[in-house]
Amino acid sequence: MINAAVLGACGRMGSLIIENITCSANMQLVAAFDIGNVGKDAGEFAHVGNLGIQISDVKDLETVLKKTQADVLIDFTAAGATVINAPIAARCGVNLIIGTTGLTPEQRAVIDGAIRENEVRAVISPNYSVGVNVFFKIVREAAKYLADYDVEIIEAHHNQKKDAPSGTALRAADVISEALGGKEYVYGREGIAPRGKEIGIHAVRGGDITGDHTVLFVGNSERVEVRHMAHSRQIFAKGAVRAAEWVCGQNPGIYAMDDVLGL
Ligand SMILES: NC(=O)C1=CN([C@@H]2O[C@H](COP(=O)(O)OP(=O)(O)OC[C@H]3O[C@@H](n4cnc5c(N)ncnc54)[C@H](OP(=O)(O)O)[C@@H]3O)[C@@H](O)[C@H]2O)C=CC1
Ligand SMILES: O=C(O)C1=N[C@H](C(=O)O)C[C@H](O)C1
Repeated sequence: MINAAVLGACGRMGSLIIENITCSANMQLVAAFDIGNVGKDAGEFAHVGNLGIQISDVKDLETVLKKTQADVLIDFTAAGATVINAPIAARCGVNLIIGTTGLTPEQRAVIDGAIRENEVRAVISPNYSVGVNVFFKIVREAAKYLADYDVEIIEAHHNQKKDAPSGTALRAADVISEALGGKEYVYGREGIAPRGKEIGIHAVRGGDITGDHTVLFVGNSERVEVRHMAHSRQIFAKGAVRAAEWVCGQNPGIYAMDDVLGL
């Protein structure tokens, strides 16, 4: 049985991940952390009744991870939190599933360094859905065939999302850039802004949009659009739990979701 801990347990994703852990035959919840709601039962936020696991203060992360013998910590919080907490978990020998987006390259380097130094296992992905990881593959192929077409990426999310553009949009841009041997990115446009060879990236925020991503390859007289639309956050939560079960059986290292899915 895999002992799982969840960071951001009261959030939109953390609570759904806890719900999914309760449905897993191979995994049990041993700890739940957040910055608020300390002492409340984690099941309250996941709407699964009383689990007997109280929300712990994130300040007690090290102590509680050790005490509960957690095998894996699933973290969907915020970049400023993940850059502090992932290294603490790695130093405790706890494997990591990181879903937090908005990490700067410097924050990512700190996290990667701690994972490697402590020889734990981690999956780090801006999107744990099966569909989006297939979308990345299609986008990579399309970019190779449409190398001289203009590329624009449009993402849309709910009005509570803090980071922009989304981690998924940035990963799509990186996938295209890798396929084409390097591209500059332009974020939105205003004023006098003639188009060059860049990838344009645009963020829409409103209401309860779960997460839409569209890549446009635009030529003269035609365009190709590759689109993924999430209907529910369950796709991310199920993917994160699947990644957590998978990673515990791997060699130490940093993996992506396409490794988990064998894509
Ligand atoms: N990789 C993927 O597939 C997906 C990634 N995400 C990403 O996951 C992250 C969380 O998204 P979402 O669940 O919607 O956000 P929420 O704001 O709903 O949840 C985040 C939770 O983390 C808590 N939190 C904030 N700071 C800390 C901290 N320092 N220590 C502990 N807990 C903290 C928040 O508390 P409080 O509310 O008090 O701030 C909240 O309970 C985002 O970066 C988002 O982009 C989202 C969906 C899918
Ligand atoms: O914050 C969200 O909600 C989401 N964030 C991820 C991202 O930034 O790519 C993934 C998903 O689209 C939902």
